[in-house]
Amino acid sequence: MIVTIDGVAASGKSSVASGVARALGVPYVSSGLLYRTATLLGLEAGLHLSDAASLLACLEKRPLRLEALAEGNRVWLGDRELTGDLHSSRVDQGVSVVAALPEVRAWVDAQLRALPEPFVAEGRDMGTNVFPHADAKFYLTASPRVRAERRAQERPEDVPAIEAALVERDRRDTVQSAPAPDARVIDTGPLTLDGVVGTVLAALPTRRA
Ligand SMILES: Nc1ncnc2c1ncn2[C@@H]1O[C@H](COP(=O)(O)OP(=O)(O)OP(=O)(O)O)[C@@H](O)[C@H]1O
Ligand SMILES: Nc1ccn([C@H]2C[C@H](O)[C@@H](COP(=O)(O)O)O2)c(=O)n1
Repeated sequence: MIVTIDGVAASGKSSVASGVARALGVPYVSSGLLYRTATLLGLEAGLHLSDAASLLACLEKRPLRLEALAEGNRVWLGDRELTGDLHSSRVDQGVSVVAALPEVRAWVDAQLRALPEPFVAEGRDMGTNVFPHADAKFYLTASPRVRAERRAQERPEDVPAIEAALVERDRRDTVQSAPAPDARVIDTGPLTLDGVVGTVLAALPTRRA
């Protein structure tokens, strides 16, 4: 069984995917972390982030491993854990450029499609492009202000600055971020996190994993 959870930036995709995965007793996988990994490695190697051939060569020769657990995803480069470095502002700023490269998208998609079922997959194009035959698809939204207010609980930045950055990320992600025609769209604005997880679980075709 594959459940896809897509949505706009900071709409709750990873939190909801983790909650749903824990309830089902299956892993969840964050596709965004793979784009972030490609960005971090490109930056560390001093590459131009739009140089797809060099980025891909760099990714393919490195011992990368995505540890997809229900509680959270971790990324390893050999014995070095990259997870903590994947949400830095330099990765935030560069990741949209990397995610726009078709070669990198194909690399990420291949990693995801190699995963054994069952799992919950979250990102932007899980239901449209990567797993069009998923058993259930969801797309999360919330206004930029609501999302910024949630993020402000985690970061020492003010709400207007976070909101402006989110609007810019939404703009850059527009091409790959759209609900699948058969996705259920959930406005998470008026809901708690548990409320969104419950809405997803209640909408699953069956509760098997
Ligand atoms: N329904 C909700 N009610 C309240 N807070 C929420 C809700 N959903 C998510 N949050 C909070 O909003 C923040 C962003 O959630 P999360 O990181 O899961 O979003 P995301 O879509 O995965 O983000 P990104 O696009 O940056 O990867 C977190 O602090 C999370 O706890
Ligand atoms: N399936 C995906 C997942 C992510 N992206 C892009 C969008 C963001 O710019 C970046 C990081 O994602 P996040 O960790 O914030 O969810 O990767 C994408 O294009 N497709």
